[in-house]
Amino acid sequence: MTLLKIENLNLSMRSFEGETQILHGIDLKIERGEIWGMVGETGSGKSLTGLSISRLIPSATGRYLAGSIAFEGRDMLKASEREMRPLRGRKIGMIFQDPTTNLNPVFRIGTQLVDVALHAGAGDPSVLGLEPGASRAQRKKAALKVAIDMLDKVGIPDPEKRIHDYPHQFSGGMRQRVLIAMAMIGKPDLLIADEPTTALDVSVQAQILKLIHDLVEERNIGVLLITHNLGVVAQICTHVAVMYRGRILETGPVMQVLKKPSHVYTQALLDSIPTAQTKRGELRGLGGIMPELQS
Ligand SMILES: Nc1ncnc2c1ncn2[C@@H]1O[C@H](COP(=O)(O)OP(=O)(O)OP(=O)(O)O)[C@@H](O)[C@H]1O
Repeated sequence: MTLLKIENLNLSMRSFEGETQILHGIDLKIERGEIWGMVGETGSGKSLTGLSISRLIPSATGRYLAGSIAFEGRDMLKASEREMRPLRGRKIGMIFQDPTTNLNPVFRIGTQLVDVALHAGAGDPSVLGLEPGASRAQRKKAALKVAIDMLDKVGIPDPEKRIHDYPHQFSGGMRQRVLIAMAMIGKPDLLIADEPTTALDVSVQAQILKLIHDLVEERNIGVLLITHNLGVVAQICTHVAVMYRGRILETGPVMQVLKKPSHVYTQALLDSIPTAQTKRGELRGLGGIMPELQS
């Protein structure tokens, strides 16, 4: 069964200026083992597409006008909040750009990871490696082990000690690893990563991307990677979707789209990447201005 199938998704957002349609007829299909890159300029609707998948847009601000988002065959737009809760953060893991805003500064890393593991284990005891009916003490012990193992997996050295540290005691790259650990603890089938490496320097970025790639290989999950960076897409994605003004212009296997883009906008995005051969003053912009969505 297809892991994620978005069909004809139309979303409007409300602001002081009124209601504006932001997403127009989004179609996207992600299978297990695929890493989809979603690229496009600022404001093209990438993040709102990602947030829609876990229905994280509050109904007071966003309204789904039409379409469906089927996760393992189940339409998430029709699911109740109660049905959504176990999916969000468990079946669907999420990583966002800035690790500082997603970790609570006043709690130790271990406490935060154990909480997530216990929460995931409450719905599915196998996450903790336990049978249903395990005692509270057994669950706590198992959650701690899962937290340490996961930190080890994402490359945090000395995890038994580091779980006692607070977020500010970690570097930016290490905090992002902690967030990946947090997203992976519930053994999600789909990982949505919104600019997960933008705030990091290039070598740390490469390590984080390799980590995501290895997790896909190992667990056969699907990934939606939202990014501005076509270099990142070329590095780890199997497929790419190009967004512009709330629409998907072009989708396909990554090499096909990057080598032979069928849309002039994709070509312009590719042309705007500096290369080692780019001379000073030669960098090309996309031309024109990003049109206002509120029209
Ligand atoms: N809460 C909101 N209320 C009204 N409009 C919003 C809201 N959030 C986002 N928008 C609008 O929706 C459009 C798409 O936003 P979105 O964040 O999905 O873009 P993006 O492609 O992810 O951009 P970026 O790359 O900068 O993160 C933008 O024009 C934005 O102004």
